[in-house]
Amino acid sequence: MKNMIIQGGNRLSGEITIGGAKNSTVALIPAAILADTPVQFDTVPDILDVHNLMIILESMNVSSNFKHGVLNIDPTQIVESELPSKAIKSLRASYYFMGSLLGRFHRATLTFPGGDNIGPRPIDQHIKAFKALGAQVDEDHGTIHIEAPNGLHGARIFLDMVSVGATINSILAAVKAKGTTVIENAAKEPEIIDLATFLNNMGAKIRGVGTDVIRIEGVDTLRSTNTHTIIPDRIEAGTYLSLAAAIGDGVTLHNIIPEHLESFTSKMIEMGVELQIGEDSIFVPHSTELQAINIKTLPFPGFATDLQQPITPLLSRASGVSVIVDTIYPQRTKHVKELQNMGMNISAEGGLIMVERTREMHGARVSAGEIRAGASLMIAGLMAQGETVITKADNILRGYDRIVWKLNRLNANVRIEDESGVEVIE
Ligand SMILES: CC(=O)N[C@H]1[C@@H](OP(=O)(O)OP(=O)(O)OC[C@H]2O[C@@H](n3ccc(=O)[nH]c3=O)[C@H](O)[C@@H]2O)O[C@H](CO)[C@@H](O)[C@@H]1O
Ligand SMILES: C=C(OP(=O)(O)O)C(=O)O
Repeated sequence: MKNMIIQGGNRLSGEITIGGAKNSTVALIPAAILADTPVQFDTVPDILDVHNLMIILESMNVSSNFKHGVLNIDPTQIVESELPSKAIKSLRASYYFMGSLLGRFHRATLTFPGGDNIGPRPIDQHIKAFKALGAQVDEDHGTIHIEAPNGLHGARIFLDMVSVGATINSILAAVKAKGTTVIENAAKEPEIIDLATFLNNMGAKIRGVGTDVIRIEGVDTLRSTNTHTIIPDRIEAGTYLSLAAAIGDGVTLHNIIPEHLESFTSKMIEMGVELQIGEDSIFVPHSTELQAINIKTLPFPGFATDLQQPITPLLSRASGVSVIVDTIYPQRTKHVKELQNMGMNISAEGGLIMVERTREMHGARVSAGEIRAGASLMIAGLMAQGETVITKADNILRGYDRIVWKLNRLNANVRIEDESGVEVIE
């Protein structure tokens, strides 16, 4: 595991461009194996999750190459094979191969996925969907076997809770199933729309994405004829918005879809940050007087759970007590103890996270328990006086595109070192 070393206290300014969305990319790559032609993606973020997904593709004889943000995948020589469990466990989204392998071969065998340790993350709704489409599912010592010996057929799938992963896996399994599938109580995240756009451009018939009822007419073949440009990462954008408001003297973010960020930017505006929101960019001015706010995380279009931690360092600059309730992952509090070690007035109790104004934080050795906990420590480290060492920084590198380069462009002083202290160029 690598360490991120931050010399804090620099004021940040300048411009950066947001990369393609991690949560789209990690669904699009498994979806690519449903195609009967090579596929191409651009604005692909350079993140660990992408490199691990490429390792999984390789194990199935699916060649891929990734250069300057363009990812080419050729699934035409795909073979069924045992998937590498280390790569599968390195990220959450490896579970999308359940849906896509099922769609392609009518069977899939995978170990349980990994990903962020943010409390219980069951996959009962994914399994319910596969069963509704005609598959048998068995679990054996952490390995899941899914098989549809008579093929997949369209079905009505009612999700008990709004789940991004179960909605995407249902789409992946149903897109080539015989007949009509209706997914009810579907998630509405923009990344799901991005996936459906990619599949529909290859001939899929998916309607209603972005609403809570999705209808899919199964098709026999999917063929790509153009490059798919991945939507901008709203969580990466929110992270930079928070750090720019917390420690910036004027930062412009490019490649933004402001509509995807409304729940977040409206909270920043409520705090008193005078954001200038353009068509596809946002300027964050230097902010002085900030007010405490209350946040409740919800499925899209509500406030994203993935942004409750990155906004925390900004809340520590506001007068009053801000209160966060994470209804999606109530145990997502790995950052709290670490931020306390840096001197932040933050506590977690009874499902509430409370943040009070903190006049000064100091550098410390802290640990990134998961990606967004890591993002909050990174922002706090940029604000703090002295040196912060974030261990387990691989969790940050899982999902932040060229993070060191982007931060240093804004006048930060950040580097990544391996465990023996040798600088690693990301
Ligand atoms: C790769 C990816 O896109 N990850 C995102 C995705 O994760 P992920 O797809 O895993 O999250 P879900 O939307 O499925 O989870 C939402 C809630 O439903 C519960 N649940 C989910 C499925 C299931 O079968 N049973 C069940 O009980 C979960 O425990 C959680 O409380 O959405 C989360 C919620 O926006 C984000 O934090 C993650 O960044
Ligand atoms: C929880 C997250 O990711 P994953 O689902 O990939 O673990 C996240 O991106 O904040």
